[in-house]
Amino acid sequence: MFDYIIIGAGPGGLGLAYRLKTKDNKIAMIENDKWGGTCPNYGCDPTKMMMAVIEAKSHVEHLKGQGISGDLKIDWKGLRSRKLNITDPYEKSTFEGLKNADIETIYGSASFTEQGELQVAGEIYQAKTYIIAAGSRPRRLELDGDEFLKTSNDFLALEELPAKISFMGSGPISLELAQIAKAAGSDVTIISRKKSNVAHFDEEMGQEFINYLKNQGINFIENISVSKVEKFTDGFLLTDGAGFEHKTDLVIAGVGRQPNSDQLNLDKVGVETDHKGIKVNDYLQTSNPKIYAMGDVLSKAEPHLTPVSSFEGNYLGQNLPNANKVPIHYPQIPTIIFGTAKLAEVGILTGTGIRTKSLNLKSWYTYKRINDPLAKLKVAINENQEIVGASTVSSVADEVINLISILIQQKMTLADVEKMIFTYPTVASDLEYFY
Ligand SMILES: Cc1cc2nc3c(=O)[nH]c(=O)nc-3n(C[C@H](O)[C@H](O)[C@H](O)COP(=O)(O)OP(=O)(O)OC[C@H]3O[C@@H](n4cnc5c(N)ncnc54)[C@H](O)[C@@H]3O)c2cc1C
Ligand SMILES: NC(=O)c1ccc[n+]([C@@H]2O[C@H](COP(=O)([O-])OP(=O)(O)OC[C@H]3O[C@@H](n4cnc5c(N)ncnc54)[C@H](O)[C@@H]3O)[C@@H](O)[C@H]2O)c1
Repeated sequence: MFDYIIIGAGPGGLGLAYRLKTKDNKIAMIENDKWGGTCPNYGCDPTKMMMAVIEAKSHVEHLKGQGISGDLKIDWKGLRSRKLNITDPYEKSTFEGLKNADIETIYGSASFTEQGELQVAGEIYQAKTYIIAAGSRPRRLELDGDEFLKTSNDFLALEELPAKISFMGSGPISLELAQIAKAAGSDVTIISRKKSNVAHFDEEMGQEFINYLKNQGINFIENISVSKVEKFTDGFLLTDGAGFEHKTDLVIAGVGRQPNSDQLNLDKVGVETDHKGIKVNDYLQTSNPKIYAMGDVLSKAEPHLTPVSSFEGNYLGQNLPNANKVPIHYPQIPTIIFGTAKLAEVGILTGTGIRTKSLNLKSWYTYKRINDPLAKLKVAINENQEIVGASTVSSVADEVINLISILIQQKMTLADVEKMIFTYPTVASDLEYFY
Protein backbone atom coordinates (compact mmCIF):
# COMPACT_ATOMS: atom_id res chain seq x y z
CA MET A 1 0.00 0.00 0.00
CA PHE A 2 1.38 3.38 -1.05
CA ASP A 3 0.65 6.61 0.77
CA TYR A 4 0.24 8.43 -2.53
CA ILE A 5 0.04 7.33 -6.15
CA ILE A 6 0.35 10.05 -8.76
CA ILE A 7 -0.92 9.34 -12.27
CA GLY A 8 1.10 11.32 -14.82
CA ALA A 9 4.73 12.46 -14.62
CA GLY A 10 4.35 15.92 -16.18
CA PRO A 11 5.44 19.18 -14.56
CA GLY A 12 2.44 19.08 -12.22
CA GLY A 13 2.76 15.49 -11.00
CA LEU A 14 6.54 15.66 -10.70
CA GLY A 15 6.49 18.84 -8.61
CA LEU A 16 3.95 17.24 -6.33
CA ALA A 17 5.91 13.98 -5.96
CA TYR A 18 9.06 15.77 -4.77
CA ARG A 19 7.05 17.96 -2.38
CA LEU A 20 5.24 14.99 -0.84
CA LYS A 21 8.24 12.69 -0.56
CA THR A 22 9.58 12.20 2.95
CA LYS A 23 11.69 9.33 4.21
CA ASP A 24 8.66 7.87 5.98
CA ASN A 25 6.18 7.69 3.12
CA LYS A 26 5.81 5.55 0.01
CA ILE A 27 5.05 7.28 -3.26
CA ALA A 28 4.58 5.89 -6.75
CA MET A 29 4.35 7.70 -10.08
CA ILE A 30 2.72 6.14 -13.11
CA GLU A 31 3.54 7.28 -16.64
CA ASN A 32 2.46 5.80 -19.95
CA ASP A 33 4.56 7.92 -22.30
CA LYS A 34 7.68 10.04 -21.76
CA TRP A 35 8.78 10.87 -18.20
CA GLY A 36 8.46 14.63 -17.84
CA GLY A 37 5.11 14.96 -19.64
CA THR A 38 3.97 17.31 -22.38
CA CYS A 39 5.96 20.45 -21.60
CA PRO A 40 9.53 19.15 -21.98
CA ASN A 41 8.76 16.44 -24.55
CA TYR A 42 6.03 17.80 -26.85
CA GLY A 43 5.22 21.33 -25.66
CA CYS A 44 6.84 24.43 -24.19
CA ASP A 45 10.48 23.40 -24.23
CA PRO A 46 10.93 21.97 -27.74
CA THR A 47 8.91 24.81 -29.28
CA LYS A 48 10.75 27.52 -27.37
CA MET A 49 14.19 26.02 -28.14
CA MET A 50 13.34 26.34 -31.83
CA MET A 51 11.72 29.74 -31.41
CA ALA A 52 14.82 31.17 -29.70
CA VAL A 53 16.83 30.72 -32.92
CA ILE A 54 14.13 32.45 -34.93
CA GLU A 55 14.02 35.29 -32.40
CA ALA A 56 17.80 35.69 -32.61
CA LYS A 57 17.60 36.07 -36.40
CA SER A 58 14.77 38.55 -36.08
CA HIS A 59 16.70 40.67 -33.53
CA VAL A 60 19.60 40.90 -35.97
CA GLU A 61 17.33 41.73 -38.89
CA HIS A 62 15.74 44.60 -36.96
CA LEU A 63 19.21 46.17 -36.67
CA LYS A 64 20.40 45.51 -40.22
CA GLY A 65 22.00 48.53 -41.86
CA GLN A 66 22.72 50.06 -38.47
CA GLY A 67 26.21 48.67 -38.08
CA ILE A 68 25.44 45.06 -38.88
CA SER A 69 25.08 43.34 -42.24
CA GLY A 70 25.06 39.89 -43.83
CA ASP A 71 22.39 37.28 -44.30
CA LEU A 72 21.28 34.68 -41.80
CA LYS A 73 19.44 31.52 -42.73
CA ILE A 74 17.26 29.26 -40.60
CA ASP A 75 17.47 25.58 -41.45
CA TRP A 76 15.01 23.01 -40.15
CA LYS A 77 17.63 20.28 -39.63
CA GLY A 78 19.67 22.57 -37.39
CA LEU A 79 16.60 23.69 -35.46
CA ARG A 80 15.56 20.11 -35.01
CA SER A 81 18.90 18.89 -33.75
CA ARG A 82 19.16 21.85 -31.33
CA LYS A 83 15.75 20.91 -29.97
CA LEU A 84 16.65 17.21 -29.71
CA ASN A 85 20.01 17.87 -28.02
CA ILE A 86 18.39 20.01 -25.35
CA THR A 87 15.11 18.23 -24.70
CA ASP A 88 15.85 14.55 -25.39
CA PRO A 89 17.99 13.91 -22.27
CA TYR A 90 15.18 15.21 -20.05
CA GLU A 91 13.19 11.98 -20.11
CA LYS A 92 16.10 9.92 -18.77
CA SER A 93 17.16 12.48 -16.19
CA THR A 94 13.57 12.78 -14.94
CA PHE A 95 13.34 9.03 -14.53
CA GLU A 96 16.69 8.85 -12.72
CA GLY A 97 15.71 11.76 -10.48
CA LEU A 98 12.64 9.88 -9.32
CA LYS A 99 14.67 6.72 -8.64
CA ASN A 100 17.26 8.71 -6.68
CA ALA A 101 14.51 10.29 -4.62
CA ASP A 102 13.16 6.81 -3.79
CA ILE A 103 9.90 7.45 -5.62
CA GLU A 104 8.63 4.23 -7.23
CA THR A 105 8.19 4.49 -11.01
CA ILE A 106 5.55 2.40 -12.78
CA TYR A 107 5.37 2.41 -16.57
CA GLY A 108 1.99 1.87 -18.25
CA SER A 109 -1.54 3.22 -18.53
CA ALA A 110 -3.35 3.53 -15.22
CA SER A 111 -7.09 3.04 -14.83
CA PHE A 112 -9.32 2.57 -11.79
CA THR A 113 -11.03 -0.70 -10.93
CA GLU A 114 -14.49 -1.01 -9.36
CA GLN A 115 -12.76 -1.66 -6.01
CA GLY A 116 -11.16 1.78 -6.20
CA GLU A 117 -7.66 0.45 -6.88
CA LEU A 118 -5.41 1.19 -9.81
CA GLN A 119 -4.62 -1.23 -12.55
CA VAL A 120 -1.49 -0.87 -14.68
CA ALA A 121 -0.39 -3.52 -17.21
CA GLY A 122 -2.33 -6.24 -15.38
CA GLU A 123 -0.93 -5.35 -11.92
CA ILE A 124 -3.03 -3.86 -9.11
CA TYR A 125 -1.76 -0.97 -6.98
CA GLN A 126 -3.35 0.58 -3.88
CA ALA A 127 -2.82 3.90 -2.15
CA LYS A 128 -4.36 5.88 0.69
CA THR A 129 -4.67 8.85 -1.67
CA TYR A 130 -4.58 9.05 -5.47
CA ILE A 131 -3.70 12.16 -7.45
CA ILE A 132 -4.59 12.42 -11.13
CA ALA A 133 -2.12 14.63 -13.02
CA ALA A 134 -2.76 13.01 -16.41
CA GLY A 135 -2.70 16.17 -18.55
CA SER A 136 -4.17 16.36 -22.04
CA ARG A 137 -3.53 15.31 -25.63
CA PRO A 138 -4.16 16.98 -28.99
CA ARG A 139 -7.87 17.14 -29.75
CA ARG A 140 -8.90 15.24 -32.87
CA LEU A 141 -11.55 16.60 -35.19
CA GLU A 142 -14.30 14.44 -36.54
CA LEU A 143 -14.61 15.28 -40.20
CA ASP A 144 -14.37 13.51 -43.51
CA GLY A 145 -10.65 12.66 -43.88
CA ASP A 146 -9.70 13.42 -40.26
CA GLU A 147 -7.12 10.62 -40.43
CA PHE A 148 -4.98 12.92 -42.59
CA LEU A 149 -4.79 15.64 -39.94
CA LYS A 150 -1.51 15.84 -38.02
CA THR A 151 -0.90 17.29 -34.56
CA SER A 152 1.68 19.52 -32.87
CA ASN A 153 3.50 16.34 -31.79
CA ASP A 154 3.79 15.30 -35.45
CA PHE A 155 5.04 18.78 -36.41
CA LEU A 156 7.84 18.62 -33.84
CA ALA A 157 8.86 15.15 -35.07
CA LEU A 158 9.15 16.19 -38.75
CA GLU A 159 12.50 15.32 -40.28
CA GLU A 160 11.88 17.49 -43.33
CA LEU A 161 9.74 20.59 -43.52
CA PRO A 162 7.29 20.49 -46.46
CA ALA A 163 7.06 23.43 -48.85
CA LYS A 164 3.46 24.22 -47.83
CA ILE A 165 2.02 23.78 -44.32
CA SER A 166 -1.50 24.70 -43.25
CA PHE A 167 -2.78 24.99 -39.69
CA MET A 168 -6.40 24.60 -38.67
CA GLY A 169 -7.33 26.77 -35.67
CA SER A 170 -5.69 30.01 -34.56
CA GLY A 171 -4.88 29.29 -30.92
CA PRO A 172 -1.40 29.54 -29.39
CA ILE A 173 -0.23 26.22 -30.84
CA SER A 174 -1.00 27.21 -34.46
CA LEU A 175 0.25 30.78 -33.99
CA GLU A 176 3.59 29.66 -32.53
CA LEU A 177 4.26 26.68 -34.81
CA ALA A 178 3.25 28.72 -37.87
CA GLN A 179 5.98 31.25 -37.08
CA ILE A 180 8.59 28.51 -36.73
CA ALA A 181 7.55 26.88 -40.03
CA LYS A 182 7.49 30.22 -41.85
CA ALA A 183 10.93 31.24 -40.60
CA ALA A 184 12.30 27.83 -41.62
CA GLY A 185 11.14 28.36 -45.20
CA SER A 186 7.62 26.93 -45.57
CA ASP A 187 4.70 28.69 -47.15
CA VAL A 188 2.32 28.86 -44.16
CA THR A 189 -1.44 29.32 -43.94
CA ILE A 190 -3.67 29.50 -40.86
CA ILE A 191 -7.31 28.65 -41.45
CA SER A 192 -9.77 29.78 -38.79
CA ARG A 193 -13.48 29.35 -38.40
CA LYS A 194 -13.98 32.96 -37.34
CA LYS A 195 -12.36 36.30 -38.03
CA SER A 196 -8.74 36.03 -36.90
CA ASN A 197 -8.31 37.41 -33.44
CA VAL A 198 -6.59 35.81 -30.51
CA ALA A 199 -9.03 34.25 -28.03
CA HIS A 200 -8.61 35.33 -24.39
CA PHE A 201 -6.49 38.37 -25.33
CA ASP A 202 -7.40 42.05 -25.67
CA GLU A 203 -8.92 42.49 -29.13
CA GLU A 204 -6.81 45.51 -30.08
CA MET A 205 -3.50 43.98 -29.00
CA GLY A 206 -4.53 40.64 -30.55
CA GLN A 207 -5.20 42.40 -33.85
CA GLU A 208 -1.78 44.12 -33.71
CA PHE A 209 -0.23 40.68 -33.25
CA ILE A 210 -2.17 39.10 -36.14
CA ASN A 211 -1.29 42.04 -38.43
CA TYR A 212 2.36 41.57 -37.49
CA LEU A 213 2.17 37.87 -38.43
CA LYS A 214 0.49 38.78 -41.74
CA ASN A 215 3.35 41.20 -42.43
CA GLN A 216 5.76 38.35 -41.75
CA GLY A 217 4.15 36.55 -44.68
CA ILE A 218 1.85 34.12 -42.84
CA ASN A 219 -1.41 33.72 -44.78
CA PHE A 220 -4.68 33.88 -42.83
CA ILE A 221 -7.89 32.42 -44.22
CA GLU A 222 -10.84 33.47 -42.07
CA ASN A 223 -14.46 32.38 -41.55
CA ILE A 224 -13.95 28.94 -43.07
CA SER A 225 -15.06 25.66 -41.50
CA VAL A 226 -13.16 22.90 -43.22
CA SER A 227 -15.43 19.86 -43.56
CA LYS A 228 -13.34 17.51 -45.69
CA VAL A 229 -9.68 16.61 -46.17
CA GLU A 230 -8.68 14.54 -49.19
CA LYS A 231 -5.29 13.01 -49.91
CA PHE A 232 -3.80 13.13 -53.40
CA THR A 233 -0.38 11.99 -54.63
CA ASP A 234 0.86 15.59 -54.49
CA GLY A 235 -0.67 16.65 -51.17
CA PHE A 236 -4.01 17.34 -49.49
CA LEU A 237 -7.11 19.23 -50.49
CA LEU A 238 -9.19 20.99 -47.84
CA THR A 239 -12.78 21.94 -48.68
CA ASP A 240 -15.78 23.33 -46.79
CA GLY A 241 -18.62 22.09 -49.01
CA ALA A 242 -19.42 25.68 -50.01
CA GLY A 243 -16.79 26.36 -52.65
CA PHE A 244 -13.66 26.78 -50.53
CA GLU A 245 -10.64 24.80 -51.77
CA HIS A 246 -7.12 24.84 -50.35
CA LYS A 247 -4.19 22.65 -51.46
CA THR A 248 -1.31 21.96 -49.13
CA ASP A 249 1.46 19.47 -48.29
CA LEU A 250 0.67 19.03 -44.59
CA VAL A 251 -2.26 19.92 -42.32
CA ILE A 252 -1.72 20.46 -38.60
CA ALA A 253 -4.86 20.60 -36.45
CA GLY A 254 -4.18 23.13 -33.69
CA VAL A 255 -7.76 22.92 -32.48
CA GLY A 256 -7.32 22.57 -28.74
CA ARG A 257 -6.46 19.76 -26.37
CA GLN A 258 -8.53 17.00 -24.84
CA PRO A 259 -8.16 16.03 -21.17
CA ASN A 260 -6.82 12.52 -20.51
CA SER A 261 -9.68 11.92 -18.07
CA ASP A 262 -11.54 9.60 -20.44
CA GLN A 263 -9.01 6.76 -20.12
CA LEU A 264 -9.07 6.27 -16.34
CA ASN A 265 -12.44 4.52 -15.74
CA LEU A 266 -13.44 7.45 -13.54
CA ASP A 267 -17.12 6.47 -13.65
CA LYS A 268 -16.18 3.32 -11.69
CA VAL A 269 -14.94 5.40 -8.76
CA GLY A 270 -17.53 8.19 -8.81
CA VAL A 271 -15.24 10.97 -10.09
CA GLU A 272 -17.29 13.63 -11.86
CA THR A 273 -16.09 15.05 -15.16
CA ASP A 274 -17.35 17.27 -17.93
CA HIS A 275 -16.10 17.74 -21.50
CA LYS A 276 -13.28 19.99 -20.22
CA GLY A 277 -11.92 17.45 -17.73
CA ILE A 278 -12.13 16.47 -14.07
CA LYS A 279 -14.22 18.58 -11.70
CA VAL A 280 -12.63 19.45 -8.35
CA ASN A 281 -13.48 21.56 -5.29
CA ASP A 282 -11.38 24.41 -3.85
CA TYR A 283 -8.94 21.83 -2.44
CA LEU A 284 -8.43 20.11 -5.82
CA GLN A 285 -10.36 17.15 -4.44
CA THR A 286 -12.65 15.25 -6.83
CA SER A 287 -16.14 13.96 -5.99
CA ASN A 288 -14.36 10.85 -4.61
CA PRO A 289 -12.68 12.06 -1.36
CA LYS A 290 -9.67 9.73 -1.83
CA ILE A 291 -8.89 11.11 -5.29
CA TYR A 292 -7.43 14.53 -6.07
CA ALA A 293 -6.67 15.99 -9.49
CA MET A 294 -4.50 18.78 -10.83
CA GLY A 295 -3.02 20.36 -13.95
CA ASP A 296 -4.22 20.21 -17.53
CA VAL A 297 -6.60 17.32 -16.82
CA LEU A 298 -8.81 19.68 -14.77
CA SER A 299 -11.98 21.38 -15.91
CA LYS A 300 -11.16 24.86 -14.63
CA ALA A 301 -11.25 28.56 -15.45
CA GLU A 302 -7.48 28.99 -15.09
CA PRO A 303 -5.39 28.50 -18.26
CA HIS A 304 -3.75 25.17 -18.94
CA LEU A 305 -0.09 26.09 -18.58
CA THR A 306 3.03 24.58 -17.07
CA PRO A 307 3.45 27.13 -14.25
CA VAL A 308 -0.22 26.67 -13.33
CA SER A 309 0.22 22.88 -13.10
CA SER A 310 3.38 23.40 -11.04
CA PHE A 311 1.56 25.84 -8.74
CA GLU A 312 -1.16 23.25 -8.16
CA GLY A 313 1.49 20.60 -7.49
CA ASN A 314 3.13 22.84 -4.89
CA TYR A 315 -0.26 23.62 -3.38
CA LEU A 316 -1.19 19.94 -3.05
CA GLY A 317 2.28 19.13 -1.74
CA GLN A 318 1.65 21.46 1.18
CA ASN A 319 -2.06 20.83 1.58
CA LEU A 320 -2.47 17.08 1.18
CA PRO A 321 -0.75 16.01 4.39
CA ASN A 322 -3.05 18.45 6.26
CA ALA A 323 -6.22 17.41 4.40
CA ASN A 324 -8.27 20.30 3.06
CA LYS A 325 -7.41 23.09 5.52
CA VAL A 326 -6.52 25.89 3.09
CA PRO A 327 -8.35 26.35 -0.24
CA ILE A 328 -6.26 26.97 -3.34
CA HIS A 329 -5.88 30.62 -4.19
CA TYR A 330 -4.33 31.38 -7.57
CA PRO A 331 -2.08 34.42 -7.95
CA GLN A 332 -1.98 36.54 -11.12
CA ILE A 333 -1.54 34.24 -14.13
CA PRO A 334 0.20 35.88 -17.10
CA THR A 335 -0.40 34.31 -20.51
CA ILE A 336 1.62 34.63 -23.69
CA ILE A 337 1.96 33.64 -27.29
CA PHE A 338 5.64 33.48 -28.18
CA GLY A 339 7.23 34.66 -31.40
CA THR A 340 9.50 37.28 -32.86
CA ALA A 341 6.79 39.60 -31.54
CA LYS A 342 5.06 38.22 -28.45
CA LEU A 343 1.52 38.86 -27.27
CA ALA A 344 1.20 38.78 -23.48
CA GLU A 345 -1.51 39.62 -21.00
CA VAL A 346 -2.27 39.59 -17.28
CA GLY A 347 -5.08 40.68 -14.94
CA ILE A 348 -8.22 42.56 -15.96
CA LEU A 349 -8.59 45.39 -18.46
CA THR A 350 -12.18 46.50 -17.80
CA GLY A 351 -14.41 47.10 -14.77
CA THR A 352 -15.87 49.81 -12.56
CA GLY A 353 -13.41 52.57 -11.71
CA ILE A 354 -10.78 51.20 -14.06
CA ARG A 355 -9.11 53.51 -16.57
CA THR A 356 -6.93 52.23 -19.39
CA LYS A 357 -3.94 53.84 -20.94
CA SER A 358 -2.63 52.88 -24.40
CA LEU A 359 1.04 53.44 -25.04
CA ASN A 360 3.04 53.13 -28.23
CA LEU A 361 6.45 52.15 -26.84
CA LYS A 362 8.30 52.05 -30.16
CA SER A 363 10.13 55.33 -29.56
CA TRP A 364 11.07 54.48 -25.95
CA TYR A 365 14.77 53.79 -25.54
CA THR A 366 14.22 50.21 -24.37
CA TYR A 367 12.72 49.47 -27.78
CA LYS A 368 14.81 51.92 -29.80
CA ARG A 369 17.85 50.06 -28.47
CA ILE A 370 16.71 46.89 -30.27
CA ASN A 371 14.78 48.71 -33.03
CA ASP A 372 11.61 46.75 -32.28
CA PRO A 373 9.13 47.29 -35.14
CA LEU A 374 6.09 46.73 -32.91
CA ALA A 375 5.87 47.70 -29.23
CA LYS A 376 2.47 48.53 -27.75
CA LEU A 377 0.97 48.32 -24.30
CA LYS A 378 -2.49 48.74 -22.86
CA VAL A 379 -2.48 49.08 -19.10
CA ALA A 380 -5.45 49.19 -16.69
CA ILE A 381 -5.30 51.21 -13.45
CA ASN A 382 -7.87 51.21 -10.61
CA GLU A 383 -9.08 54.01 -8.33
CA ASN A 384 -6.27 53.28 -5.84
CA GLN A 385 -3.82 53.99 -8.66
CA GLU A 386 -2.72 50.35 -8.76
CA ILE A 387 -2.16 48.54 -12.04
CA VAL A 388 -4.73 45.74 -12.33
CA GLY A 389 -4.10 44.45 -15.82
CA ALA A 390 -2.09 44.83 -18.99
CA SER A 391 -1.88 43.53 -22.53
CA THR A 392 1.24 44.08 -24.56
CA VAL A 393 2.87 43.14 -27.83
CA SER A 394 6.60 43.43 -28.57
CA SER A 395 9.65 41.19 -28.85
CA VAL A 396 10.19 41.53 -25.08
CA ALA A 397 6.55 41.21 -23.95
CA ASP A 398 7.44 38.09 -21.93
CA GLU A 399 9.60 40.12 -19.56
CA VAL A 400 7.24 43.12 -19.49
CA ILE A 401 4.27 40.99 -18.48
CA ASN A 402 6.18 39.18 -15.71
CA LEU A 403 7.18 42.51 -14.18
CA ILE A 404 3.63 43.85 -14.42
CA SER A 405 2.38 40.63 -12.77
CA ILE A 406 4.60 41.44 -9.79
CA LEU A 407 3.26 45.02 -9.64
CA ILE A 408 -0.32 43.71 -9.63
CA GLN A 409 0.29 40.87 -7.20
CA GLN A 410 2.06 43.18 -4.74
CA LYS A 411 -0.52 45.99 -5.32
CA MET A 412 2.33 48.38 -6.03
CA THR A 413 1.57 52.03 -6.74
CA LEU A 414 3.71 54.55 -8.58
CA ALA A 415 5.12 55.67 -5.22
CA ASP A 416 6.32 52.09 -4.54
CA VAL A 417 7.97 51.80 -7.95
CA GLU A 418 9.66 55.18 -7.55
CA LYS A 419 11.40 53.90 -4.42
CA MET A 420 13.40 51.50 -6.63
CA ILE A 421 16.22 51.90 -9.12
CA PHE A 422 16.44 49.68 -12.20
CA THR A 423 19.06 49.32 -14.91
CA TYR A 424 18.34 51.61 -17.86
CA PRO A 425 17.16 51.36 -20.63
CA THR A 426 15.26 48.16 -19.87
CA VAL A 427 11.69 46.98 -19.51
CA ALA A 428 12.03 47.47 -15.73
CA SER A 429 13.11 51.09 -16.01
CA ASP A 430 9.95 51.76 -18.07
CA LEU A 431 7.59 50.60 -15.31
CA GLU A 432 7.16 53.97 -13.58
CA TYR A 433 5.85 55.47 -16.83
CA PHE A 434 3.03 52.93 -17.09
CA TYR A 435 0.98 54.55 -14.27
C1 LIG B 1 2.94 22.59 -28.46
C2 LIG B 1 2.71 23.06 -27.04
C3 LIG B 1 3.36 24.18 -26.57
C4 LIG B 1 3.17 24.60 -25.26
N1 LIG B 1 3.83 25.72 -24.85
C5 LIG B 1 3.68 26.14 -23.58
C6 LIG B 1 4.43 27.26 -23.10
O1 LIG B 1 5.20 27.87 -23.84
N2 LIG B 1 4.28 27.64 -21.81
C7 LIG B 1 3.43 26.97 -20.97
O2 LIG B 1 3.33 27.35 -19.80
N3 LIG B 1 2.70 25.91 -21.40
C8 LIG B 1 2.82 25.48 -22.68
N4 LIG B 1 2.14 24.37 -23.10
C9 LIG B 1 1.22 23.68 -22.15
C10 LIG B 1 2.01 22.77 -21.18
O3 LIG B 1 2.76 21.83 -21.91
C11 LIG B 1 1.03 22.06 -20.25
O4 LIG B 1 0.21 23.03 -19.62
C12 LIG B 1 1.75 21.25 -19.18
O5 LIG B 1 2.58 20.27 -19.72
C13 LIG B 1 0.71 20.57 -18.27
O6 LIG B 1 1.35 19.82 -17.28
P1 LIG B 1 0.59 18.61 -16.56
O7 LIG B 1 1.57 18.03 -15.60
O8 LIG B 1 -0.71 19.06 -16.04
O9 LIG B 1 0.28 17.57 -17.72
P2 LIG B 1 1.24 16.87 -18.80
O10 LIG B 1 2.49 17.60 -18.99
O11 LIG B 1 0.38 16.65 -20.00
O12 LIG B 1 1.60 15.47 -18.12
C14 LIG B 1 0.65 14.46 -17.93
C15 LIG B 1 1.32 13.10 -18.10
O13 LIG B 1 0.37 12.09 -17.75
C16 LIG B 1 0.57 10.96 -18.59
N5 LIG B 1 -0.67 10.15 -18.58
C17 LIG B 1 -1.87 10.49 -19.08
N6 LIG B 1 -2.78 9.53 -18.86
C18 LIG B 1 -2.13 8.56 -18.18
C19 LIG B 1 -2.53 7.29 -17.68
N7 LIG B 1 -3.78 6.83 -17.79
N8 LIG B 1 -1.58 6.53 -17.04
C20 LIG B 1 -0.31 6.97 -16.92
N9 LIG B 1 0.11 8.16 -17.38
C21 LIG B 1 -0.79 8.94 -18.00
C22 LIG B 1 0.88 11.60 -19.94
O14 LIG B 1 1.60 10.70 -20.77
C23 LIG B 1 1.74 12.81 -19.54
O15 LIG B 1 3.12 12.50 -19.58
C24 LIG B 1 2.31 23.89 -24.39
C25 LIG B 1 1.66 22.74 -24.85
C26 LIG B 1 1.86 22.32 -26.15
C27 LIG B 1 1.16 21.07 -26.63
N1 LIG C 1 2.78 30.09 -25.07
C1 LIG C 1 2.00 29.28 -24.39
O1 LIG C 1 1.81 29.43 -23.19
C2 LIG C 1 1.36 28.12 -25.08
C3 LIG C 1 1.77 27.74 -26.34
C4 LIG C 1 1.14 26.67 -26.96
C5 LIG C 1 0.12 26.01 -26.31
N2 LIG C 1 -0.26 26.39 -25.07
C6 LIG C 1 -1.38 25.69 -24.38
O2 LIG C 1 -1.82 24.61 -25.20
C7 LIG C 1 -3.23 24.52 -25.16
C8 LIG C 1 -3.80 24.18 -26.50
O3 LIG C 1 -3.54 25.17 -27.48
P1 LIG C 1 -4.36 25.19 -28.85
O4 LIG C 1 -3.83 26.33 -29.66
O5 LIG C 1 -4.40 23.83 -29.46
O6 LIG C 1 -5.84 25.38 -28.36
P2 LIG C 1 -6.87 26.58 -28.16
O7 LIG C 1 -8.07 25.94 -27.58
O8 LIG C 1 -6.29 27.74 -27.47
O9 LIG C 1 -7.19 27.07 -29.65
C9 LIG C 1 -7.84 26.21 -30.55
C10 LIG C 1 -8.18 26.93 -31.85
O10 LIG C 1 -8.83 26.00 -32.69
C11 LIG C 1 -10.05 26.53 -33.15
N3 LIG C 1 -10.96 25.41 -33.39
C12 LIG C 1 -11.59 24.65 -32.47
N4 LIG C 1 -12.35 23.73 -33.07
C13 LIG C 1 -12.18 23.89 -34.40
C14 LIG C 1 -12.70 23.26 -35.54
N5 LIG C 1 -13.59 22.28 -35.43
N6 LIG C 1 -12.30 23.67 -36.76
C15 LIG C 1 -11.41 24.69 -36.87
N7 LIG C 1 -10.91 25.35 -35.83
C16 LIG C 1 -11.28 24.95 -34.61
C17 LIG C 1 -10.48 27.51 -32.08
O11 LIG C 1 -11.38 28.46 -32.58
C18 LIG C 1 -9.12 28.10 -31.68
O12 LIG C 1 -8.74 29.10 -32.58
C19 LIG C 1 -3.75 25.83 -24.61
O13 LIG C 1 -4.44 25.51 -23.44
C20 LIG C 1 -2.55 26.64 -24.26
O14 LIG C 1 -2.66 27.11 -22.95
C21 LIG C 1 0.32 27.44 -24.46
